[in-house]
Amino acid sequence: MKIRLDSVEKRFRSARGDELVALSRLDLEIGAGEFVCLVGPSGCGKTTLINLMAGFDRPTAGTVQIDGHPVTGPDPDHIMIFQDYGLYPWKTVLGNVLFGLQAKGMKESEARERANAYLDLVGLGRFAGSHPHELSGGMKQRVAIARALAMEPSVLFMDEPFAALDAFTRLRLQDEVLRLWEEKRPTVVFVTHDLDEAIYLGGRVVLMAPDPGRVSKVLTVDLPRPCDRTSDAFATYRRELFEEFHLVHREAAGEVAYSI
Ligand SMILES: Nc1ncnc2c1ncn2[C@@H]1O[C@H](COP(=O)(O)OP(=O)(O)OP(=O)(O)O)[C@@H](O)[C@H]1O
Repeated sequence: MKIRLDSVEKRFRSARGDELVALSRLDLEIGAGEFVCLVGPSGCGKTTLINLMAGFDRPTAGTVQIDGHPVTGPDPDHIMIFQDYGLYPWKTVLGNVLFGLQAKGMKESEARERANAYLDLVGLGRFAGSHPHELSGGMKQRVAIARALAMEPSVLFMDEPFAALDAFTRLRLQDEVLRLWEEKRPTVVFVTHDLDEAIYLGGRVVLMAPDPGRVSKVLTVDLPRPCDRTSDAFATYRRELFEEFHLVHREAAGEVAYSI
């Protein structure tokens, strides 16, 4: 078992001193090489949960383990990709991808070879000498993906990585991420607001509910991937997830239903 959360609780204290339960007694197991998507209404604790798994924060109670070891801080083998790309603007595209490899102490020639190979993999080999400001949002996110994958991490955390992108780029990058996942098989935890994206990418979709943040439902998506978004099977999963999502919303809004 790759990632395991047992009775995880996370409390925050607001500026006014009130205590907020962001996550309550949450149990979850994610297998090695799985692709799991986290969805749920705003404020249900998705980012809090992924931050705990990535070691950016510690639970108030309960345990978070990866490969049987408690997570006590960030690990170079467990990499996070953020929505805002996090590229160094003063470095070239190649320089951005090289940075982590050099920091790891990899031999220069080997690092360059690997960085170029990953840039080719995301279709940006020709832009190795460009700077981030010369690229579109989708291209920047592909650099961030190449940079993360070049480290060949065993776990990849992605927090709404495509949220800022247009629909067309988003669909393309979904296919790219799936292809790269099939090739390298890292364990992927992917936060999204987009239920279709979650079904398309995730072998399992974890639906969370707020107040307090918890797992409301885990849906196993048994489709060959990449799957056909227009198929009846996809529509069936979609209906099931949307129905659950409405239930969670209704609960969160005090029994008042509204559409998304
Ligand atoms: N550092 C913090 N201090 C105080 N409260 C926090 C902190 N981080 C998160 N929270 C609170 O914890 C709850 C969960 O936040 P979180 O960002 O994990 O939700 P989310 O599901 O990722 O939301 P969104 O979909 O809007 O990004 C929210 O009520 C938020 O206000």
